[in-house]
Amino acid sequence: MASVMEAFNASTTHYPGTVRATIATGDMGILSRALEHVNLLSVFLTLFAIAVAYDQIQYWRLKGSLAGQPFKIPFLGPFHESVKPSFEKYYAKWVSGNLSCVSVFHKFVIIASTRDMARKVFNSPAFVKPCVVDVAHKLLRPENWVFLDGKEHVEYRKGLNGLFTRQALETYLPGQQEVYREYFEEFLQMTREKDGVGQPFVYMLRELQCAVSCRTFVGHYMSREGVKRIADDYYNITAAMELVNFPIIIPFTKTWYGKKAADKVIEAFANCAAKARVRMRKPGAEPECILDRWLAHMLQSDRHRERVAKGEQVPQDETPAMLLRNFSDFEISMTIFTFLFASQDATSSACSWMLQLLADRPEMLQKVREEAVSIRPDPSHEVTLDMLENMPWTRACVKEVLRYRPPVIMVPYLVKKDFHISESNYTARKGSMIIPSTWLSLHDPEAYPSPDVYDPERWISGTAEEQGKNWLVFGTGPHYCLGQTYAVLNLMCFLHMLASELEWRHTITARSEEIRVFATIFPMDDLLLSFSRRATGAGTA
Ligand code: HEM
Repeated sequence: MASVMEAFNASTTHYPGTVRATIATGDMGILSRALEHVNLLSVFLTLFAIAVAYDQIQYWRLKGSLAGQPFKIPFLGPFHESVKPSFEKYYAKWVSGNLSCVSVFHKFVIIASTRDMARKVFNSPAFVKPCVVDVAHKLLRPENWVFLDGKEHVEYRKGLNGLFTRQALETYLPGQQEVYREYFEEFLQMTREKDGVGQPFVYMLRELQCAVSCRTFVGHYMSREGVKRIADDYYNITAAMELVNFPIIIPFTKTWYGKKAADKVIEAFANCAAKARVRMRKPGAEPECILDRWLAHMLQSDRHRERVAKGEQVPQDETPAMLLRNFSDFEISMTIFTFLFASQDATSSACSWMLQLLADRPEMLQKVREEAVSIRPDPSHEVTLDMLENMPWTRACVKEVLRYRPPVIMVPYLVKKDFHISESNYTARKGSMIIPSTWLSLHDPEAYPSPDVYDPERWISGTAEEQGKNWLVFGTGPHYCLGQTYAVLNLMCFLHMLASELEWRHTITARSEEIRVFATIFPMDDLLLSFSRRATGAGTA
């Protein structure tokens, strides 16, 4: 009491103002005495404790009944797991419940693991849209078409369908074969340099697939050195994607290098688009790559519009199937970049497992060779689409690789409005990330008996072809993979040519069957391979 009076007196002495002011300063006195016992550290600790409690309560609120850790590591969540992702940890999550959850930084993540839950997410465009990971917006640019939604997305995608028709895919094949033949020489050279000892090949296969993609997408508008630079840079782009949900780009980190690499790739593709625009305007220019084909569509659309503007009655059979607007070099480049982005890791993963699985199963590889000889007895002849379409065993081997080791194990989506998932009576809140996983669906013993056995025969005499609902390798719904037919044909073409022209040996290690997650999945030991030219002459299996 005395101290209150002292404070009161002191304040009246110094500030003889109104009674109200006096009382206020009296309060200040109490406060300042109270504050004498408070130091900055305790303020900080109190605020920190409040923030931790808020973070935790928020986690519980969003988690509801979902499987997941009962407590969240404050703020970060299991961020360390995205720095060094482990397949076993992902697998444990998938089997922990139809829906499970995790919270990383500010992001609440729901994992939809079973076939039906995954399909539910893929097929609910009214509630979810693809979001890749936070950093993807920065690398691909937020205005990129892959982030479009609803009608806008459907319209944009329609304009791209023409780049993946049967007729279009046929014209890309010669370029792909050219690249494969060049790289087969490199495989042999690499083996010679190491005296025939198996070398880690996943990096070489990544480079190969980058070169094949670049040839398919931008043809000869990019030099071999340019392709090599992109292949090298691309590693940084994939590495940047690992830091799932890291909110900012810090200089000299993986995301920073990734962003720089992405900018360079976009610039390089824009230069190619400018060159293609000039070439495709020349009379009689035939499309050889995706860029050419897209620009040809645009030019056709332009010509059609001009005719209509002049008042001409254009006959139906001269009207383009779809009228495209004119896209700028930069817009074209961003879209081509999404093709590379979507294909590079997935195709490299599939082709790594394919070489491992078939090298370890010579009787299956032998059947690929027998089929190759029966369809294309002279390996110096060009591979045509017709030929590929008549190789059921080669196709079965490829499809089984994709099932047994699906390259894309998770497809992140963003919840754009509260999404009640009635099957589990759970409501995913707007702003959460929801990730359908493909693994369990593709290893479902009801759809694919003995799912952990690599068995291409299931695609020939078994029922694998009938399991459309489980076949989530390429997703489903409005965002299903645009390049799926191309991807399967490309892998078939590679396997067919490699089996026809080269022998390869796999050095099996204790870690060959283990899975390393690097955006997609790869053999943990990086796939030790050696190559030699086939001793048998042309036309022999
Ligand atoms: C083995 C190789 C491949 C696999 C396993 C794969 C898988 C996938 C998956 C799972 C999705 C997400 C689908 C969804 O959300 O429903 C996707 C989307 C996409 N893929 Fe592929 N993909 C492969 C190769 C390719 C290739 C070669 C291209 C292009 C040439 C490509 C272009 C795309 C595009 C553009 C999308 C986004 C489509 C959209 O949002 O509308 N993919 N892919």
